[in-house]
Amino acid sequence: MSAHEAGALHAPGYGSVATVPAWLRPPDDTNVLLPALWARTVTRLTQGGAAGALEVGGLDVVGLAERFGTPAFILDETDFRSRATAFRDAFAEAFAAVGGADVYYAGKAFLCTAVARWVAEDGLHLDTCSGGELTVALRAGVAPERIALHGNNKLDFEIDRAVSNGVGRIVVDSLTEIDRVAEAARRYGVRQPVMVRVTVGVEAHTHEYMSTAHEDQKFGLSLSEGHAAAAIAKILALPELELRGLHSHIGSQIFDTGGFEVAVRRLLDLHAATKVQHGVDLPEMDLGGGYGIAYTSEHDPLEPKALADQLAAIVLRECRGLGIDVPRISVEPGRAIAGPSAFTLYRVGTVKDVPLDGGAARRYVSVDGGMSDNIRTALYDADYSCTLASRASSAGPVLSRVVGKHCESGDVVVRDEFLPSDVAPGDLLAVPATGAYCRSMASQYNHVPRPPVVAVRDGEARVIVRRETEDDLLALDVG
Ligand SMILES: Cc1ncc(COP(=O)(O)O)c(C=O)c1O
Ligand SMILES: N[C@@H](CCCC[NH3+])C(=O)O
Repeated sequence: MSAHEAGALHAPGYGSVATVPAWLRPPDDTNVLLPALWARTVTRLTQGGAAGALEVGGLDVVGLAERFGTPAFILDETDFRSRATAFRDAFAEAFAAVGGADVYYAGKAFLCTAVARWVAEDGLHLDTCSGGELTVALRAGVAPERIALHGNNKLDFEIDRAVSNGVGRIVVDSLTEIDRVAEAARRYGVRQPVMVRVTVGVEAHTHEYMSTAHEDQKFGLSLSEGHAAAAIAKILALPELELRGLHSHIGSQIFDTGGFEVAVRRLLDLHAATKVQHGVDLPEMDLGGGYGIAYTSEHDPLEPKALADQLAAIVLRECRGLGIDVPRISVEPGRAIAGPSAFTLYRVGTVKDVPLDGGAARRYVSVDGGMSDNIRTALYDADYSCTLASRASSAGPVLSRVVGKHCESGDVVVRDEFLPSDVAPGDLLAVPATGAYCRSMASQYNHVPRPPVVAVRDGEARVIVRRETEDDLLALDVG
């Protein structure tokens, strides 16, 4: 059924619907959940007092909203941890013949003390990219040698904090930074392990702002210009630094291993050249993160096992071709662990049908959060999906746009979704796959306090990041 044939889909009183994106199909039943989009314990209840509502971790969302308020990020702990351990195991097995591999959870996706503890308890390493993230990791008790520090402009205090606490690796991003790290290592009397972030010149197929290995951007040391080779020579000449290996991160929300294949080949060429030129066999290599997840039915991500197997096949084949030993591989998934494990629970405030040219209309459903808790739609043109969460509905689907409460017309959470036509103020909506880069990129725009993160598991709910209050906001005002 194409959009203009979909008589039942238009906003009541209007002759047509706004244009429907090609990938979005009007559902036969708006109550059905697409499993790929949701944390694993999410279901729609079929019986009991909350029949029709979503349940997660054994708790219904109507009760969660009453207890913790909205908007709120509801994080399925079991789901998060099972994705983390799936990555850990898949990479350990895929590289078992050559000594295993390490998985660094990229904390920028979402980090708080509880999450850092889960990651450490479950045997993963942790990737941080600021002094603040490093502090969370250390406060959570993550072993410093299992922490990495990234950043294209690490401040002196960040380098100092990393070196003085003995972090396992600092990924250097510029020639200038090498001197700063060496100076800190000298001051603390340690030999600091470092890696070199290499710009491998790969155009990752993703949004421009999420692509990080083409030449014209701020990250890394260029391979083609010889800056990476210069960094290697410089580090090897400094006794305070221990060069562990090369690093590449080509971008984010990537669905196939083609870009990684090119990156691995280029990294390994440099790795092999380092042995020839300096007689140094670098023990490690990091391939970064960037594995895509499903935000809508248009996305079809690889499972960790398939990913790990494909990457291992690439690395082993290339090493064999070069006649070199396989370095210990590490990867840094963030989104693929945290993303699908949480959804945002919003309450509907208003429903408005807005006339468009040609007799069509667009339904705007306003919720009690918006671009301050999910900037990704505005920033990357990201697509999200959503569902009516507090009840089931047999009403027909209407193409709807879910918008926030901010003073900004670009304040869109879900650009296009078919919601039941009877969605009304007071209903709860759930937007899946908001576990990564939503709370971590949240702002207090318009002095809207940032939502809490509530972890649910086996029938119990626990606030792991509390809701910001207006007092929190006012606490920063002086005078
Ligand atoms: C260096 C580095 N590693 C890992 C990641 C995590 O990426 P993702 O969350 O897409 O797996 C990022 C973010 O893109 C990054 O910049
Ligand atoms: N923050 C981005 C991706 C970039 C991550 C860090 N290099 C996102 O939401 O998708």
